Amino acid sequence: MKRKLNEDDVPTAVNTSAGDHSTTTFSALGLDSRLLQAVAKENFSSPTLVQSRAIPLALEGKDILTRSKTGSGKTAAYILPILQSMLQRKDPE
Ligand SMILES: Nc1ncnc2c1ncn2[C@@H]1O[C@H](COP(=O)(O)OP(=O)(O)OP(=O)(O)O)[C@@H](O)[C@H]1O
Repeated sequence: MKRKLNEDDVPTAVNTSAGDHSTTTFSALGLDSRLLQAVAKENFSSPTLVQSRAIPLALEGKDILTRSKTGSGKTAAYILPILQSMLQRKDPE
């Protein structure tokens, strides 16, 4: 289960279960095209579960506390939204 703090600093849960194997694509997560290119260059064909759940929330600016197995892709789950934020500050639309 993932938890985040709302505006009142109260954690709210985003439910996921071990049996949840819903798939999506990196482009559906709302990532910048430059990050999509980088992901493709790494041969990441699709996001892992933690990435598909965490990245959209992080791109909305939410704070996330998540837990998933080692090697499940948590690093990219938090780095990609950070990089997107940096790109948007550097190159605002
Ligand atoms: N969507 C993806 N598709 C394929 N490989 C991926 C994907 N996301 C991450 N990887 C690769 O999976 C490996 C493990 O990812 P990572 O180290 O981010 O996991 P982690 O959950 O942060 O692990 P730890 O808990 O040990 O910190 C890395 O080699 C990474 O490049």
